[in-house]
Amino acid sequence: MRRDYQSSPAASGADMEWLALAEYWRGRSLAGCFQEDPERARRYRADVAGLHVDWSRQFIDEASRDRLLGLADGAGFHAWREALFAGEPINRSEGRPALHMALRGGSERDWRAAGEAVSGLVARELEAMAGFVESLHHGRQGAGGKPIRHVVNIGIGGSHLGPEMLVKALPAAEQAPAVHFLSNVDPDQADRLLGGLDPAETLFLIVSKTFTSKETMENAAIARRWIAEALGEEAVATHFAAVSTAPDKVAGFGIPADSTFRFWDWVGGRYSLWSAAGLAAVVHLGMPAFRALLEGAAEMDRHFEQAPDQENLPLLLGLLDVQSVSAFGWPVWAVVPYADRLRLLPHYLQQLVMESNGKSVNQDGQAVSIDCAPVLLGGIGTDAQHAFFQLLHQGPSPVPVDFIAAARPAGSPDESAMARHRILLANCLAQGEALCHGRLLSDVEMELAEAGVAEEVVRYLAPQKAFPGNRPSNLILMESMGPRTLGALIALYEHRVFVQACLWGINPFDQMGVELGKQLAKRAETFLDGTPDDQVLDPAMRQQMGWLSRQWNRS
Ligand SMILES: O=P(O)(O)OC[C@H]1O[C@H](O)[C@H](O)[C@@H](O)[C@@H]1O
Repeated sequence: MRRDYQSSPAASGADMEWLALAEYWRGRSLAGCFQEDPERARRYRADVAGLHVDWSRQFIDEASRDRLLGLADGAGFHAWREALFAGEPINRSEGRPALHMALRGGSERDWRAAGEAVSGLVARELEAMAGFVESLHHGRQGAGGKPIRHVVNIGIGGSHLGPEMLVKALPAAEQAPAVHFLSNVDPDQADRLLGGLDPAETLFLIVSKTFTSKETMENAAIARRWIAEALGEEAVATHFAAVSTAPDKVAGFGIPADSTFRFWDWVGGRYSLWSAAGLAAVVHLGMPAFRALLEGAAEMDRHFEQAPDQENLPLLLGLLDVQSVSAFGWPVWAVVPYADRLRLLPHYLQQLVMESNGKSVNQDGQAVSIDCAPVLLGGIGTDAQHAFFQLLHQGPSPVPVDFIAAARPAGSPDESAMARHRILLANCLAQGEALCHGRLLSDVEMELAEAGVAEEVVRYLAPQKAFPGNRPSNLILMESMGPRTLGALIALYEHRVFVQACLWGINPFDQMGVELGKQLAKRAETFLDGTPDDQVLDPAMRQQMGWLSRQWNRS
């Protein structure tokens, strides 16, 4: 029987099922799976929206796949997915839909967020963004008549990570101004950035869903002062634009309505790069490339919504993610793009994955009874091979890995670039093979003996040189490092995260866990600004603040 999306699977005995799956795989190896089923490499792969994805090196076979799909059914996955695409308020704790698919879904579909038609709103905002970007690419002038050559995105979290990742990943459109990012309240970041810019040529884009984030508001105030001091107060209206769901707050800052871009509360911050929150990236990429990014994501959305369960990529990968955490007890997940341009992808995914699913109570407020919440580790290959891969190969516990690579390098590579790209790909493919098959102790012993190594040395050296293998990974190959495939890749991760949340019964669309630190920081700030009140502070904080005041009093 299919479950309603509003009830949680925690009470359904799902935890026993995960234990049973662990039991099913006990003592079996990935290498053995390939021997048993020579068709495996063909069976567990799919081509969707320019991505070629291979999950044959995961603990899956026909029987276990059906059990995993049964678990999805039992968790109410189908009802959840239907409610997601129907714009129902599935973010229950905040009473909101999570309809980021409408941002890339085109106006031919009647997208509705909690019943309200939104396709027209999205199309209008895209038009406004196009006009703004066009003007910047055609010499839009600052207050003093100089063309704007630098755009600074001031924002943090979802209002920063996605746009910056896209700017690093994709080439700049002709005539695009240089795009910079200011996120941290650390004064070093603003000082270093502004020190290299000319106010007359700089436009600030204040991006904040709430228009209240402390770091963003502090940096916006600094930028405003910097512009006003150099060009006069009246220049603020020309040198600032904003993106927010709170246009009244933007107006209060002095930014005119025609430089204010909107998104809506049914778009979560970490799902917002498809909206005007991605405007800095659109300035860099240009509108045609941004539309291709949206189209790639929309293709993945259609696949996720319509493909049969047995072929549904986000569903199957999401189930395997949950299996790794909940059945096998492997909470860490590594994402390693073999592409310098995707250097920031793991950072972006850390927010997507851990802010969404870093929870331990379900939608009903009950403790989740099985291990959940993946911890995402990442870095680019081959650099990461020389950093944390030691642990992936010989650490005590497997860390499932997503390897990502593009078939060819960006741009129009010459033979020399293709040759180096082949080295990159060879490394990427070899790592998955090494993790899967490992290196037997007996083979190492034989090799050492044949090399004339003394027996007592072989005894202690061989175990250190052996590799356990049997460690799962996915391989995601992109046809090219272009906007369409990147859009599909990001949407694939979004939907995987959604599938994980369905199976764990948690709400992936709120982030209550970031609040307490913010509240306490506000209180700590008042004490750091004045005299610490001994009565109120906890002993560790009192000690730490005491040390800081002694440092400050010294100079
Ligand atoms: O866009 P803003 O409202 O400024 O929010 C920026 C970020 O702040 C918060 O700390 C949330 O944890 C993030 O999900 C959000 O993306």
